[in-house]
Amino acid sequence: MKKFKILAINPGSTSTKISVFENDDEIFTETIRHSSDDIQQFKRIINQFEFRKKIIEKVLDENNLLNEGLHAVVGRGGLLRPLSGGTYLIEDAILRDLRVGVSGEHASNLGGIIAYEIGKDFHIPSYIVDPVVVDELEPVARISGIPEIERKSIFHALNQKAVARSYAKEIGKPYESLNLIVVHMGGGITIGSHKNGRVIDVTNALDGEGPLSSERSGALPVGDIIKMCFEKKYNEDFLKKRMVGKGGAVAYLRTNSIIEVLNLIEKGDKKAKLIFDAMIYQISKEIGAFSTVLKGNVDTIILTGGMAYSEKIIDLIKERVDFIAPIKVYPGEHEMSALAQGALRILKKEEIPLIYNPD
Ligand SMILES: Nc1ncnc2c1ncn2[C@@H]1O[C@H](COP(=O)(O)OP(=O)(O)O)[C@@H](O)[C@H]1O
Ligand SMILES: CCCC(=O)OP(=O)(O)O
Repeated sequence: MKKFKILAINPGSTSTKISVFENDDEIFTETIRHSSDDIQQFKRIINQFEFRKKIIEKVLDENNLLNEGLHAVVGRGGLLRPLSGGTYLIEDAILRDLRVGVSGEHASNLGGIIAYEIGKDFHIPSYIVDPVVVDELEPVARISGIPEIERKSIFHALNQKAVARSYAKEIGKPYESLNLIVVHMGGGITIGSHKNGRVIDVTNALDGEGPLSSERSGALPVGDIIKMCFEKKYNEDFLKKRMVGKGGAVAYLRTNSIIEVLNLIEKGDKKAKLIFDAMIYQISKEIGAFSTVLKGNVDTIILTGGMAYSEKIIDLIKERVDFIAPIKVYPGEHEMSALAQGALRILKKEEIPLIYNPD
């Protein structure tokens, strides 16, 4: 059987993950964590292009990973216009929309752009898989409360779908037969209701919904935000950063590392404990809300993302929500293999790549 070598690139808000796969086998993986200071020196996401690309190239170079020839590069896709899940060939329309941030700014915008540039250097195709704007919301979930604003689907689509499918495979049932709540706890935290294989409602990771996280505010009281908008001491940039990048633990405790927050708590820091407790409380409260989306028929609650490595975090969430459904934990993410699998299906000609055509 022909062996395909695939480079997968995953820029997140607090990390850059790099993996190389040979067909289904992961032959290399590395996670580089970025401090809030490293990230906040850049005004726009696109300005991080050189910074992240150089890191990736250095890691590949140091590990002699470019010598034997890659067949494809695949990146975590970013804030395009809402679309269906699948593997997309990176072409001009994707690059244009990622560069301008047509649906907003997030590190995953760089996934497609860097994958394309590396692909171009090596004359191989580049793809994105299940970008953060995969949209399967039911009409009722789109209603915000005022006609000027429609709720949007912006979440950890790649990992939420990947862990849900892995779980379904593990228990020998089709994903399409299950009702799941998936909680991804990374730099951002998103909670989604998966009903028979579709994410019918989900907290928006970037527009002030859901729980506070290591670097995001989560949901805020709108009236107070309106007041802040009209106070001279704040500007648009400051307020946007308070919501994404400099909110949550960064705002209260000056760190985007939940590991560091847990260390502070160990040392007796009362403020760190309060903010951490509030994060657990808000995550659990949101799981409760999302159980009503499934009318209480929840087969399993899946906890995943970097924070799911912590037994303490898992135990505290369990204590509040295990009356709803059994809990399954997938620490970290399945994003790297999901990216590689998406590209592999194309290389093996099992699928043809989707073309992004928003116009
Ligand atoms: N062992 C751990 N215990 C608690 N938190 C962790 C652990 N490992 C990573 N984290 C936290 O998980 C978050 C990053 O998760 P990750 O899914 O890698 O994020 P992203 O891809 O959004 O950058 C950070 O806040 C990090 O501190
Ligand atoms: C943009 C939605 C996904 C998200 O927030 O990802 P990170 O947690 O990796 O920043």
